[in-house]
Amino acid sequence: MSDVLTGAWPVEAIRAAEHEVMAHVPPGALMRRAAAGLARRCVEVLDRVYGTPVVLLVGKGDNGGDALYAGAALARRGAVVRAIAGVQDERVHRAGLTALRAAGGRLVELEDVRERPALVVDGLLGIGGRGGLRPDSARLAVAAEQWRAQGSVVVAVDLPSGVDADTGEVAGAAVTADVTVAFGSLKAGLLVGEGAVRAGLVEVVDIGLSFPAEPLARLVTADAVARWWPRPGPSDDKYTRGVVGIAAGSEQYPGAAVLGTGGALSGPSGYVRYAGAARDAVRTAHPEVVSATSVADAGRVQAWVVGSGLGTDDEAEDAVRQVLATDLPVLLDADGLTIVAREPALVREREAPTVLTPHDREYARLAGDVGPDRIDAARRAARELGVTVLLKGYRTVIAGPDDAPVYVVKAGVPELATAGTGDVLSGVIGSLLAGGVPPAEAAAAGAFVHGTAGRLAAEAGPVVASRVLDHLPAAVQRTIR
Ligand SMILES: NC(=O)C1=CN([C@@H]2O[C@H](COP(=O)(O)OP(=O)(O)OC[C@H]3O[C@@H](n4cnc5c(N)ncnc54)[C@H](O)[C@@H]3O)[C@@H](O)[C@H]2O)[C@@H](O)CC1
Ligand SMILES: [K+]
Repeated sequence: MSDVLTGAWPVEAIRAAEHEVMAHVPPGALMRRAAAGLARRCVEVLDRVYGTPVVLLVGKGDNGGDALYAGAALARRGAVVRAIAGVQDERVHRAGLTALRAAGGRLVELEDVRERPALVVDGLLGIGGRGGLRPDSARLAVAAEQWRAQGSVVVAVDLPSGVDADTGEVAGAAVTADVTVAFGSLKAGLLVGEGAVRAGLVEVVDIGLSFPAEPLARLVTADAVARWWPRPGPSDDKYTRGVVGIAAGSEQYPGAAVLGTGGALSGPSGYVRYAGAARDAVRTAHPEVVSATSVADAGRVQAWVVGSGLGTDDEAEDAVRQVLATDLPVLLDADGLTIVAREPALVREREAPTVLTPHDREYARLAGDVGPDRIDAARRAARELGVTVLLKGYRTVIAGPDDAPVYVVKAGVPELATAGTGDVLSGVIGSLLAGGVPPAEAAAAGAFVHGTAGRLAAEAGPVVASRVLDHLPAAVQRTIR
């Protein structure tokens, strides 16, 4: 898969890439490429084009120009195309409007639209937008929302108007799209935060931009996960494939231990050890797991998973300290995060990789409010603590302590927000760490197969953590085959 389909570059880099190409192509060529891709996608979402009412929402920038040219293409195929300006004085893209008119389309007022459009094309604001929509545009976003509620399909041009391209922040009114056609590359704001929710299905139209520097974010694909996932060779044994230790769960919370070890059993390591007070429950659920009552007695491992269901008393703190004192990769979750929030030096001073997997409330204890910029939040905490942060959410964001692009995983479903799924996730990531996968890739691969398992579970019925566990082997199989 080409880089521009999975990498999200910041607006600044997109502008630079655009200038670079513009120097070598005739004027307007880029916009024509963009509009052609947009029109193609619009045709796909319509049952038929001829006679179909289409409304274009048009701002005063090039985003509106794209919409007008695509609208002209639809009008030439017989669609009844009406453009509404989101700015006063009809100051919209001139050549685009001329093209629309020549094809039989018209510029009208919102009040003149009598028939509900089958398709609404949102060209109010693209990467030139700042802040929430201004009132004239916001009024049209509301109209689009009402039409959408009645069955119209909304296609956003480059990004849903009102969404911040680099962060996904929505400050005020914004458009909600069914499909977003992004030009040149993805934008981070289409992948994370509120923007990901507003964007619907995202499709990239390659208009020939190329980027000299690394992207801000990379979307994790099954192909990438398959590349990272270790496979056993003929000379491997259960030890060389990596041994993962799970120090989670307690008498009171045996579930965390069962789910964590279960997750680890679907990873690539050859051996899963359990250390803690939930031995009996683990043995009953997973006879292949070897168990001990404490970290000290667990035997050798190549990576630890610690924290969930441990509680935060002295005994729990001891377990966390012992694990963090090793020179092994460690995944820290749940109660482990609470303990580290009290004493960040526990992770900051480690040399070996540490992966933290907070949800928003856990994050707040570690590094303050997540805020609207989730990529920046993950990066900030990763840098401050010198760890890899996997920030859970509708889209999972993974940032390392360096400046490498963050990974975004969109494999999951909202139903995964249920008790115990995080334990499954921590187990599978721990197994990848024990198998020698670097921390950011281990976290990304684990989140991808976990999200896929969640989707399979949701297709089968209500999602609970043990059913996510049941679907994990199939999710791994279909991802890495
Ligand atoms: N980057 C590229 O390579 C290409 C970009 N194209 C299109 O060009 C777009 C960018 O065009 P522009 O730079 O003209 O910018 P936009 O079309 O995004 O709009 C910027 C205009 O909107 C106004 N504005 C800013 N914030 C506003 C707000 N909150 N509410 C209402 N109005 C606001 C500004 O005054 C500015 O004039 C892209 O999103 C894309 O659709 C394509 O035509 C093809 C190539
Ligand atoms: K738009």
